[in-house]
Amino acid sequence: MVSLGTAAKLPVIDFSNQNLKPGTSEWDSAKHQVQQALEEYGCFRASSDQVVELREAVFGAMEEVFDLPLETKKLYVSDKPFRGYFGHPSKLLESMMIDEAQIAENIEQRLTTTLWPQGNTSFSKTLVSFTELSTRLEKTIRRMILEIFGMDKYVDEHIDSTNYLLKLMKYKAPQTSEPTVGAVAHNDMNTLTILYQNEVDGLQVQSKAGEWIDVEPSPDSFVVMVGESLYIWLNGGLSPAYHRVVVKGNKARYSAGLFSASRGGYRVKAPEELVDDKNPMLFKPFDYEEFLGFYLTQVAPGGARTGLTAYCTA
Ligand SMILES: O=C(O)CCC(=O)C(=O)O
Ligand SMILES: [Fe+2]
Repeated sequence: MVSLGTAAKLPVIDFSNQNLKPGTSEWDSAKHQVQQALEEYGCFRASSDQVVELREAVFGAMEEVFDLPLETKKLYVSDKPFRGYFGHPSKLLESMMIDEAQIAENIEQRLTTTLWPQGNTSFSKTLVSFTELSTRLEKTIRRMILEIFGMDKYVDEHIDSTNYLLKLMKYKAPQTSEPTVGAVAHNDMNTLTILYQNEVDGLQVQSKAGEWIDVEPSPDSFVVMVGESLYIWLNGGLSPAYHRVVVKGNKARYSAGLFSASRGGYRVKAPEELVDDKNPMLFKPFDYEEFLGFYLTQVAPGGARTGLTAYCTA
């Protein structure tokens, strides 16, 4: 049986002010809270008034898309690894991964038009608004993290080389009161992950002491997690958030995640300022798309795959 989490609570940091500007005292205060939360958990909750306004539309759109016939959903394919539709009637989790979602036309032309050839404007609009909001939040938090490490001069390059992947997820209700694994424990391998979910709980993050902390669902906040790409770029400066999803009961769990990752063709390498005799470079530079291609070819069913940190270990 899967163990239940502890009652510890993740820090909540307020990001409702859309005019939050670098250099202001409000910025510095939020940045300090981000630093403390990430050092302790690799993860925190970011509250946002704006996401509450989108809530109904986001989960309405997710129900609408996952309620489509399986044959229709399967039309959404991509030639890039891990993008497209994934789902199988025997599995709890089904997902749709949208590449370069920060470009609104990609949502409309690649996803919506494939699933609804006659069009579905409100669906596209909802996903575009959600992506805009979460992308803005991601950029703010990434800038803060780089500032924390004194790496301000890399902010533009870091952000300009980003691919924002939007992932829609549905965990079918397991119809049992036994906690059932919906997503096995893992680190995300991308840069930062920004998650938003409906009222059905299930996300757990592991504390430094190895205890699973329940991340309670909250209508006005995102969950922000450090991924392995950022950990490698910071030469080990922040640890990724190890997490899993455990569901039970008779309601489906919906979550939407914005995953920032570096674009193909861009080599991720710890900056020279973070490497010296005392802090040797921990990981070899990598191209995230090359890694994903390699990751995909490791088809040992049920077996462990070589993750990003192992791939980058000399
Ligand atoms: O559904 C969630 O809340 C988390 C999903 C997740 O961990 C992932 O897609 O990497
Ligand atoms: Fe994850």
